[in-house]
Amino acid sequence: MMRNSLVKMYHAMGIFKYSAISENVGSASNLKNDRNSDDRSTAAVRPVGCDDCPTESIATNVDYEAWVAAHPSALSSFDRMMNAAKGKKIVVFLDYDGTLSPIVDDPDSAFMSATMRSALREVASHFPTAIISGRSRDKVYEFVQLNDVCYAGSHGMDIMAPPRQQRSCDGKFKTRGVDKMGNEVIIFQPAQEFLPEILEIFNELKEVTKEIEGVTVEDNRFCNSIHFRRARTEDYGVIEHRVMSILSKHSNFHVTRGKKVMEIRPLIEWNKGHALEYLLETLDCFDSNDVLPIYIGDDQTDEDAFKVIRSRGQGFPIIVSSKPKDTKASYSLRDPSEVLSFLLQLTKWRRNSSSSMLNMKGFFA
Ligand SMILES: O=P(O)(O)OC[C@H]1O[C@H](O[C@H]2O[C@H](CO)[C@@H](O)[C@H](O)[C@H]2O)[C@H](O)[C@@H](O)[C@@H]1O
Repeated sequence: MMRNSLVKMYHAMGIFKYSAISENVGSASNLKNDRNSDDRSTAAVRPVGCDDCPTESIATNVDYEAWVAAHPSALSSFDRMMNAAKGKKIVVFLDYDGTLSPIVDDPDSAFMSATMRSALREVASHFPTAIISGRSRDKVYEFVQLNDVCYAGSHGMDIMAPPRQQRSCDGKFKTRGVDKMGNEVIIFQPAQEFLPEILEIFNELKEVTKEIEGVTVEDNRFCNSIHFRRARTEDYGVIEHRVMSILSKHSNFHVTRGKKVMEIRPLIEWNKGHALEYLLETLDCFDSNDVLPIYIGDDQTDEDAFKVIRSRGQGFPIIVSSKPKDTKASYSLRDPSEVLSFLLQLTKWRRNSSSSMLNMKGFFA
């Protein structure tokens, strides 16, 4: 009752906005805020410009409906979206965890369903398709196991793409290789020089967290993830403190946060948004007015890609969330099952339409 009155009052005052309360690295309380939510940006709904106002901890259906009005469902908006896409080259970008697979307690068990794999295979047979994940590139491939998809791991710091003409990124950070099908590929790794230190940090993180129950450290090749989903709440303070003390010894690194995970990453100007731009360029799609990127993701790191699509003025940034959250995405899907429905609709639409497309078959593995 009290809560509803407050929400109404904030709406009336025009100061109501969904805000990320634990987005930045800070005190142990940041981890505590993560406790009741999968999602760092939706743990609470707080009125902007009102730091002393009580935090709303439960986003109601009413809140969700208001949020969906601002970020319409990509399923119910599908026809409108595809009308705008007619005659354009659609390029599909997807995040992995929380988008293609549901969030689960054990990061090693975040398997993609066979139905999702088959839908993705279909999508990739019609549109250039790339997965941009925080995981290591090899790990995502292990989960997805599709060869017609392009993979970018470590939040875009490890990209395997076809050897097309690339303008802005000269030969720097690139090596030639072959994919699992034997096709020639270019591997782009802008954080190569940090690898020895990343490994050092991994070992240090393992050491300082080894006695904390429920904490695991994941090697994502160009970044390290410290998972605390299975840890006890009373240990959150010590986890944060130990991670930050390791970070303080490595000035070329910073911490970002995800869903009950902290990540130590090299301080370079490269994120999922840059990876999206790089891939569009690789696919010869960068400058074209005819190109329409669709990006589907659920986490804070996906926001960088949403921003890039917005700044291009063409394309569909779609957030996966069942709760209101602050986002640059224009559309929304509730969860991976809605992502699946969207991918199925996309394939169906493509089959029934005569839109132009790029045939990328055989380029990726
Ligand atoms: O960019 P993404 O593909 O979304 O990867 C982001 C992180 O996802 C994984 O962690 C998250 O999913 C796990 C499995 O559901 C879950 O247990 C964990 O709590 C989540 O944070 C992955 O393990 C991380 O390395 C990625 O950075």
